[in-house]
Amino acid sequence: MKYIVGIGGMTNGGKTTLTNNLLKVLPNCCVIHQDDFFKPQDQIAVGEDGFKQWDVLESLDMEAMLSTVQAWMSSPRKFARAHGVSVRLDASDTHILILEGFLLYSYKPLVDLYSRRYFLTVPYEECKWRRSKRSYAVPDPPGLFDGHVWPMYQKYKREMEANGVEVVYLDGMKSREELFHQVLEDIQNSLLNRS
Ligand SMILES: Nc1ncnc2c1ncn2[C@@H]1O[C@H](COP(=O)(O)OP(=O)(O)O)[C@@H](O)[C@H]1O
Ligand SMILES: O=C(O)c1ccc[n+]([C@@H]2O[C@H](COP(=O)([O-])O)[C@@H](O)[C@H]2O)c1
Ligand SMILES: [Mg+2]
Repeated sequence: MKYIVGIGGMTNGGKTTLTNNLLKVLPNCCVIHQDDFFKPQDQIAVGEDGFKQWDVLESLDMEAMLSTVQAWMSSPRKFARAHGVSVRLDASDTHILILEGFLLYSYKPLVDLYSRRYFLTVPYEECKWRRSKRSYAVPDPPGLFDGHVWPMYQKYKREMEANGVEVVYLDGMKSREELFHQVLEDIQNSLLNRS
């Protein structure tokens, strides 16, 4: 069985942290990080607001991300080996792929491929505070959060909801451990229901 899990939601909701924790325990589990598909800086448009438009779908090479997902789908075993993931021979033939990123459910060709879509959120103040502590490959210029990051988050979330995309909301204010156990249990139950 092939099982694709989305760990999506807002920037600094805790997606990468949760994903790394799940990867340690889920058998035959590969990961694809959406952040690895940002286009080079010189291809990022500058908006009328003067900000580089990093937080829009067009700043990501989603075709390349989709091809990578398709490579996993056509042979999870081969994909795992190529990415240094050990395949347990004793495990039932279940292969899991985690897609992790902030715009997972806004790209049409991917949206129906998920078995389960999680969506992490924290309140605005917490998000802004966590973001101010982060250092990205391209540092945020002053005003980027309120001028670009937050409005784009709201826009894509509104669209996702208007399109009726079904997600499981996760409260990113819970502890790392609580989130890990909640999602692990939910994935295990969902896998049992499918087998
Ligand atoms: N459950 C949590 N509670 C408090 N802080 C968290 C939690 N999960 C992650 N963090 C912290 O928040 C920041 C963003 O986490 P990260 O996993 O990189 O988020 P994302 O990938 O969604 O941007 C990091 O400093 C991380 O240590
Ligand atoms: O990774 C990069 O090259 C990169 C370059 C510029 C900006 N980012 C930011 O990365 C954010 C998404 O990653 P994350 O972990 O915060 O969800 C997004 O809000 C972008 O503004 C990321
Ligand atoms: Mg991240």
